[in-house]
Amino acid sequence: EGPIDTSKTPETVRQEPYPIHSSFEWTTLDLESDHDLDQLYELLYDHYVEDHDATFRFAYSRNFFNWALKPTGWRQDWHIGVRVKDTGRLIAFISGVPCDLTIRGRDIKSVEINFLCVHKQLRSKRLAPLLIKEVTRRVNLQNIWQALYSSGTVLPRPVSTCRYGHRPLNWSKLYEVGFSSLPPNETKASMVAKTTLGSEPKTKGWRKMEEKDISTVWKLYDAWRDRYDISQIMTKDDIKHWIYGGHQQDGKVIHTFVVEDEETKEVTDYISFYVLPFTVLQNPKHKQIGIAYLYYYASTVGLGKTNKDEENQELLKKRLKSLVNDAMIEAKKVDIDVFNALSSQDNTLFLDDLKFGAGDGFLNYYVFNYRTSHIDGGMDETDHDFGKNGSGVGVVLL
Ligand SMILES: Cc1c(C(=O)c2nccn2C)oc2cccc(OCCCNCc3cccnc3)c12
Repeated sequence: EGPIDTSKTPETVRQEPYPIHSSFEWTTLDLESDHDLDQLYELLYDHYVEDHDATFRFAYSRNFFNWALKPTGWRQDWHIGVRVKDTGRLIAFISGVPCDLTIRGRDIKSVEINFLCVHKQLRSKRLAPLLIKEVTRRVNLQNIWQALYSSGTVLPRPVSTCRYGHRPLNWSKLYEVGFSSLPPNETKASMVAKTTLGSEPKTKGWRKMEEKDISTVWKLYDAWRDRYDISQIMTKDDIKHWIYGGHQQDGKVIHTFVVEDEETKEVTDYISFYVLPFTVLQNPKHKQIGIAYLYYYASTVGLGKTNKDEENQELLKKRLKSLVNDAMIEAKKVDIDVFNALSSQDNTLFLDDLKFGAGDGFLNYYVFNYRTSHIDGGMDETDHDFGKNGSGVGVVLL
């Protein structure tokens, strides 16, 4: 296990951008400017990833880009665009953000590559491979030689593969947009009844995360990640950015809750989700579906015991069911229609019991220029259904 190509240094890296078709030009987006943020928003809103039968398209918000693309240590020259020379129109984008990893005990300086997007009318002009080469070059110039990325499509050698899970919170709307279907021997009323949750969280001591919780949540996060074969190293500043997310309320992207022990006033657990809607393409009644994605969580119940002994797993399973159930109740309050989670982390401990349906999608994880043996993605080897005892994947990609 380890880096594959260790021969290069920043001095041996090409110093100028790769050549590009004469009608296009490289550009660096300034995401501190509303104009550039708007152009990025428009490009991805119309041209980013859709589901396989083009019913839905990701609808990343401006707030989402400010969260996803400006973490601690972000670099403007890693927000790479391609413009049409004559018009200045943005027609392609790719991003890199710092993301140091631990893979089976080895710490690796790395970046996370995301938001690769090419305008629909300019596909198959080899722009995507060129964008990947250019962001690799600019990352290598900073003496970083590994990169983490995910894809729904299969490319050479994923380090892990996880299964999509979906928990309907607004079943009738999901039915109307064609995402949920009516199982045999069920009625709409019975499906709504089956998927309705309580109106208020039940976990004792449950409350929203506040700025004062950052260092406790950081300790929980840092101890918890030892459970996994791959995880992201986070400083307290990273926790403040990725998990606390600031006090903004309208159009809030990251929602995090903590559990405060009533006697000791200690924070013993936290759980978070991020909001990323889908545009519904061609539906007379609904324009968007609200989607929340399970993000990071940790509990002192399972903390530090990386051995996953039977009795501890049972305790943790019970705890996680309570935390995720309450997180979904909070998600429903902010108009989420479906709560998504992968078979990663310790999610398979609760996906079935909390009525997550296994989706027809898989998410493949890749680490560029790093050889590692396969990491358990929480799926059952034979039928690819949700496994039974957690996974080795501790990193959540947006
Ligand atoms: C995408 C996605 C979907 C859906 O497509 C979906 N949900 C409701 C309706 N649909 C069609 O369902 C998931 C469940 C868990 C994690 C997920 O994604 C994990 C994070 C995705 N990262 C970005 C990305 C984009 C495209 C391909 N791969 C990754 C997803």
